Amino acid sequence: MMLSARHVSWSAGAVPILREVSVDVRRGEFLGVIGPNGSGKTSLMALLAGIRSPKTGEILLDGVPIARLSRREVARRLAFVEQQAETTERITARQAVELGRTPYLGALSPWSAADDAIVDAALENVGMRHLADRGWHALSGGERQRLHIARALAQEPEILLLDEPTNHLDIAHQLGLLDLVRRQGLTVVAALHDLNHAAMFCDRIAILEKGRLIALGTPREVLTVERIREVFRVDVAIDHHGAGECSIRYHAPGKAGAATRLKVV
Ligand SMILES: Nc1ncnc2c1ncn2[C@@H]1O[C@H](COP(=O)(O)OP(=O)(O)OP(=O)(O)O)[C@@H](O)[C@H]1O
Repeated sequence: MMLSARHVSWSAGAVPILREVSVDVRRGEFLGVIGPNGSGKTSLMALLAGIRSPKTGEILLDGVPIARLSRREVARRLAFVEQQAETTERITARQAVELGRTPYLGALSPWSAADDAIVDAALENVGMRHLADRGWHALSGGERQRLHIARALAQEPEILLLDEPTNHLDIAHQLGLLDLVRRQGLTVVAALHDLNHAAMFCDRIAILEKGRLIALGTPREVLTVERIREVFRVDVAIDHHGAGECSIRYHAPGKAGAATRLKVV
């Protein structure tokens, strides 16, 4: 086991947000975390990344409590792309990716040609090499998102934590990015909103509801018509294909047979 949450709980003030969540992330798997808005996905990702401490329970990285490791040690093994990751400084696209090399640099290990090659490869990987010299302020939301992923790849982590990585991306780039991430052969934990993306790309899916882990298993095991209706309040039909794959068709709210309409507040 390389990354584990053991009975972690987290509260914002007196309000419990995550309750007794336990999950072992397996080496090399693509684990999706899904759940409705506010169910605790981002909070769990922040705990797994070690940037937030659980109130009770612990996060273990290869059996060692993550709180005992230095930021540098963690950053060499684990890269986190946050949902609202932002870079405000006046830097170029390439310089944003170069930041991924920070955990490896020091007085005795200055920037080298090897670092340049890693940054080039990361830019190439996300299809952004042609915009390497463009200023950050002149990039679209989708281009910035791809650079955040490139920065994380330049970090050469074993584990990639992604909070809604397909935000801002058009459909081709959404699929391309998830495919790219999967092809890296890393251990990936990704908070996802699109249930079909979760079904297509994840080895296993964890479902959060109101801060609790209510299901953990293969897409086929956890994505059932009943559970999607209970948790996400939509009616769906699920088509099963070969090799355990499935895809989800949504019924529009308000049509016959649809679940309760979403309350808009
Ligand atoms: N620092 C905070 N202070 C107060 N409440 C917080 C804080 N962080 C998160 N919350 C609350 O905790 C709940 C879970 O938030 P979280 O961002 O983890 O959910 P999520 O599943 O990622 O949601 P979304 O799908 O909308 O991104 C929400 O109700 C949110 O308002």
